[in-house]
Amino acid sequence: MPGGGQEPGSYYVGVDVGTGSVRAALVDQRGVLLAFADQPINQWEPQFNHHEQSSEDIWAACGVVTKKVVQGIDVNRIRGLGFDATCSLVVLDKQFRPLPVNHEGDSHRNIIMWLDHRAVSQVHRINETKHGVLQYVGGVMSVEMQAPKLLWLKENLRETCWDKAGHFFDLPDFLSWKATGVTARSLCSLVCKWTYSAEKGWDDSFWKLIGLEDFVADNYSKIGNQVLPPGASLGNGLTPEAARDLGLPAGIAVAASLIDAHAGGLGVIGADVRGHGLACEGQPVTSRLAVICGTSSCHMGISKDPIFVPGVWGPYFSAMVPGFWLNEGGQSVTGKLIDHVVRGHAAFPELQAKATARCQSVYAYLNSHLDLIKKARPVGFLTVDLHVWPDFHGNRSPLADLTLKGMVTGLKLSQDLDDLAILYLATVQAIAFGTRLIIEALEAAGHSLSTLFLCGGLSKNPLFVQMHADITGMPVVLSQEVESVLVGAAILGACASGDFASVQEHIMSSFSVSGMHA
Ligand SMILES: Nc1ncnc2c1ncn2[C@@H]1O[C@H](COP(=O)(O)OP(=O)(O)O)[C@@H](O)[C@H]1O
Ligand SMILES: O=C(CO)[C@H](O)[C@H](O)COP(=O)(O)O
Repeated sequence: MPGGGQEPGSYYVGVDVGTGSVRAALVDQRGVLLAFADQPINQWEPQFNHHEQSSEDIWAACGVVTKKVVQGIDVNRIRGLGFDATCSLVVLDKQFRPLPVNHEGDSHRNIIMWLDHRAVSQVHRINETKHGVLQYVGGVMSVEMQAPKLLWLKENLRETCWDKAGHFFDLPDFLSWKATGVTARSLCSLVCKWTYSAEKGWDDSFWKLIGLEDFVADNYSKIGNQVLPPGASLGNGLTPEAARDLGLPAGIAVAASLIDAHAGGLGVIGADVRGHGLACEGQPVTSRLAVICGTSSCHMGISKDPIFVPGVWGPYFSAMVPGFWLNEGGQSVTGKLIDHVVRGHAAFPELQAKATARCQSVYAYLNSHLDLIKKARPVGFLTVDLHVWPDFHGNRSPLADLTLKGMVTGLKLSQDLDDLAILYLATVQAIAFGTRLIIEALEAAGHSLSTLFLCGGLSKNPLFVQMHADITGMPVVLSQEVESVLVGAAILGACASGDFASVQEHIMSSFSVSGMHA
C-alpha cells in the first residue's frame, strides 16, 4: 500500500470469510503481509442443495484469527480493520438475534449460503417478470442471489422466520455491523446481489412485482436504506464489545466491506507489472481480468462505460473499483468440484496414503504423478479420450443455466491412481475451458482483455494456473502476495483509517507480481 500520508509503522487488519474458512492478516502500510491465521468454519447441508452456516460461529472464528495475527505486536499501531466475505444471506430478528433459515427451526443455522440452490421456483418466477433490473445481472437472475432466497423464506418459513425478521444482511455487511453497530450496507453487496443501483437506488416496482412489497412499505429498513462505498469509515469504529471479541483496540476505523471476490479483484487488478514484458504493461487496467479461484471462480473485468454481457453479471457501477463498471463472470463450483471429483474416486484412499507418506498435499502428489505418467508428451495430451463437463452445480456464466449438470465421457473399468490423476487433470482443464468461454463472452460484448491475474486457494495449484494459461492463450500473472484477497480487505481498513485518500489510490499503485505462466 504505497503512497499516502500514513503514520510510520501503521498496521491494518484484513479479515476474509471464505466458504470453508475464515482468514485474517496483519498488513503494513506497504501492503506487506506480516502475519496470517485461518480457522475452518462449519457448513450444514440438511437436504440436497440447502447449504447453511451460522453467523455466531463465523464471528467466533473471526475472533480466533484476529487475536492470532496481532499476537506480540503493539496493538496501538493498528489503524484500521476491513472485512470481506462470501455473499451469503444472514437473517436476524428485530433484536439482532439469529433466526432459523431451515424447517428444523434451528436458529443457530441462520445463514443461507451463496451456493444454496433451494430457491429454484422463486428465481424462475423472478426471471419470467423480465423486469428491467435483470438487465444488470446479465439478463438472468441467479438462484445464488438474494431476491429469490428472500422470496423462499417468505413462502416457506413465514411464521418461524419471515414475520420475525428485522434484518437481512449480506455476510460482509453483517460483519461490519457486528464490529460497529452500524447497519449501513456496502454498495458492493447491494449492487451485486440485491438489485440496488448505484445511480438510482432501489427499484420499488421490482420488489412489488416479485411479491416482496414488504420492503418498499418500510422503506427498505430490513435490507438497507443507508448505503456506503467500500472502504468508507463506519460510525465510531470498533465498539468495545467487538474489540473484546476480536482482541483489537476499541475505536479503530472499520470499513464498509466487500464481497470476497471483489476484495480479491481489488487486491490484484492494480499489480505493478513493469519489467516483465507483459502485454498489459502500458495498456489500461481494463485489459486485465482478475480471476478469484476458491470454492468457486469469479471473473472480474472492469470498464469505463457499461458493457452488457449476456449471461455475465453486471454491469455494476463502482462495485469493485470506484468509478469503473464491473462485469462478473463466474463458475459456481471449481475448487469444490476438484475436491468432489478427487475425494469421490475409488483410488482416493491410496492417493491420500501416498501423499501423506511424502508429506505432500494430494494435489502436489497428483501433479507430480501426472508428470510421471505423461512420458515425453505434454501433460494436456493425457486427456485425449477423457472429457469433463464441469457444471455439476449448474452454469453461472455465460450460459446462466442452473439446471445444467456435470458429465464425464471416456470412462473405463479401471479405477487406479493413474485414472484418478487423469480425471483430475480433465476436471482442471474443463474449468479452464469454462474460463475461456467466459472470456469469449466478455470480448464479444466489448471487453478487450490481454492478461489474467489469478488469486485464491486454487491459484496455489501450478497445474490449475498452467492450464488456464494454455487453454485461454493468455499470460497468467500471480501476485507476490499469495493472500491477495486479504490484502484487499486490509486496503479497506487503510482507507477507513483515513491514512489513504481512496481505494483507487491503492489499486493503481500496489503490488508487484511473482509468477507468470504463458
Ligand atoms: N496448495 C493448494 N493446492 C491445490 N489446491 C489448493 C491449495 N490450497 C487450496 N486449494 C484449493 O482451493 C480451494 C479453496 O480455496 P479458498 O480460496 O481457500 O476457498 P474459499 O475462499 O472458498 O474458502 C479448495 O478447493 C482447495 O482444495
Ligand atoms: O458469488 C461470489 C462472488 O460474487 C462468490 O462465488 C462467493 O462469494 C463465494 O466465494 P468463494 O468461492 O471465494 O468462497
